[in-house]
Amino acid sequence: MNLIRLLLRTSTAFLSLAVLAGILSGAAAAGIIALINITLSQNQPLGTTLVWSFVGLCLLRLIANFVSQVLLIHLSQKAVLDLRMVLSRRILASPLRQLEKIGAHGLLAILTEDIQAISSTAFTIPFLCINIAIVIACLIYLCYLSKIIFLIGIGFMFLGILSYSVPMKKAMYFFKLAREQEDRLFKHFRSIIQGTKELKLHRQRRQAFLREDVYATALTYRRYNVVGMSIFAATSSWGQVLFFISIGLLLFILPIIYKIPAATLSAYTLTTIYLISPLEYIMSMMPNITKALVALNKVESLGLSLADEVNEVNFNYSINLDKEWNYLELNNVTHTYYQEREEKNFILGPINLKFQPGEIVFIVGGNGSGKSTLAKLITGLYIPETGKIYLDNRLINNKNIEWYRQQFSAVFSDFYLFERLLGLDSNELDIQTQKYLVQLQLDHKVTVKNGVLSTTDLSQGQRKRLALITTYLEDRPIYLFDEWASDQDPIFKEIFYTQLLPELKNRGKTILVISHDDKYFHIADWLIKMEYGKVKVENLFSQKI
Ligand SMILES: Nc1ncnc2c1ncn2[C@@H]1O[C@H](COP(=O)(O)OP(=O)(O)OP(=O)(O)O)[C@@H](O)[C@H]1O
Repeated sequence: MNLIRLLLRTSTAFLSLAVLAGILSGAAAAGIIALINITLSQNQPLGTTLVWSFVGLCLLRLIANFVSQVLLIHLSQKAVLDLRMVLSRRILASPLRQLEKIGAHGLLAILTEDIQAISSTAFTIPFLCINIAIVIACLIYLCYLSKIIFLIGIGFMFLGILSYSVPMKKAMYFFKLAREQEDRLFKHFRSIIQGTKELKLHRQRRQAFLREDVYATALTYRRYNVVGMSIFAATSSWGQVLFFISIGLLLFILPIIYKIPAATLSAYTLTTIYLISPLEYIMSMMPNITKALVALNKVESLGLSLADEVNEVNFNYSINLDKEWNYLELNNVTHTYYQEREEKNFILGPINLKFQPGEIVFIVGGNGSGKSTLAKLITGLYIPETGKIYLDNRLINNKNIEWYRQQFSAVFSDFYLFERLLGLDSNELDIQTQKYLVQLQLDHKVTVKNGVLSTTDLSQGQRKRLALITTYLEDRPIYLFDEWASDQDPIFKEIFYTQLLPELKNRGKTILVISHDDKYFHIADWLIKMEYGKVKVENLFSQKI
């Protein structure tokens, strides 16, 4: 049903037209069968009217079939396009914390495997519809031939559906288990990519990883899939047997207890045999449809429902950045990481802080004390569990959080560098970028043309400098650097703390710097010291200020 809803959302008019053409095509097929039956039962050559009817029906079948298939192919292709876009938008619109919980491997499995499973089924839905239309048209014809035999046939059909639905649920259960294993498999694939060096350098580690993780998971995945598919194979064989039993009953038993004209009997048999092919097609599609449903359920269970289109949030405020602001306040803000495998949850806060324009603020503290988490809360990437954030007297809530995030330029410790300077449309973008490339001593390595960087294949320190350039170009009121200087050489570290930060401050920017470089703490106007999620020391340099 979800699959149909997806197609319906793509274009109701298109789908209605396609289904209409499909029904016409099915009706034409049933009409052709009926004509053949009539001719066979008359035992004499076709009259002119019947010949023309036959030709007409063949033409109708040809055209309607073609129109229906083309329409449905367009529709399913558009559904796949929409699916890819909706899912990408949906992921980007989801809260960061939710995405972190799903994990990179989980998102990758959705974006590749689930989309593939849903798309490949969407491609076959057109042909499925046409085959269903043929079956319905043939059933109507059978009903017209003899109501009693039709009722018996329908009885068998229900028996078939009933005996199909129970194993189908079981098969779905195994496909679900296989899908869970797929997530684990993607986690291992990610380890292969990210842990290549560690795996190459240690033979035993590599062998253990391949044997105990990759192979074991792939094996379990295969086992669940084989069981699921086998259940379908058994059910579809049973369906075929049921079909032939019904034909046998019709041919050998029914005529004994109920008088059926020979013409009706042969028409019935012919039509029933004609039904084998579309019914087989429908049954062969069941495993794919079930897998697509499992994929859809998985996507929706992760809170990435595809049912509604995601629209870009319309700002309540002008998109122009607030150049003039007075304060940013965190009022009793908290965040908790619920850690299932650990005894205690990590609780950050309650945090009470107030930032003003043109300040340099250092956030310092030991590993795991909560600095990056605090940074995600300040920048609006995490929504506070409790407490409030105000920018001037504006309370930050769901309606303006998107606007609020646009006030920040940040380089996080796990930053990502785009090869194009996306979303920056200044006429002098190349000139400005070139100027910063010179200032950050990257001009001998990187050039820029039409906003495209010549390369991002650089050392980690150089890549961080490129990320810094992006923030310069964004030119937003508040800057955040999460251990930016940790990969810089001593000379550039010095330049960063003693030249670049004061320059930004002189431009009226507020700069939040997460740092372990105590040698440069004196640069800060004030300092936040984190310990186990709490702000321990504030205004360390109060005497200086
Ligand atoms: N994605 C996450 N899921 C669950 N818990 C997390 C996650 N990220 C961090 N934590 C927990 O939150 C605590 C604080 O992490 P955070 O990254 O904020 O520390 P930090 O001060 O920035 O550390 P570092 O100096 O090592 O970067 C950690 O001790 C960890 O237990």
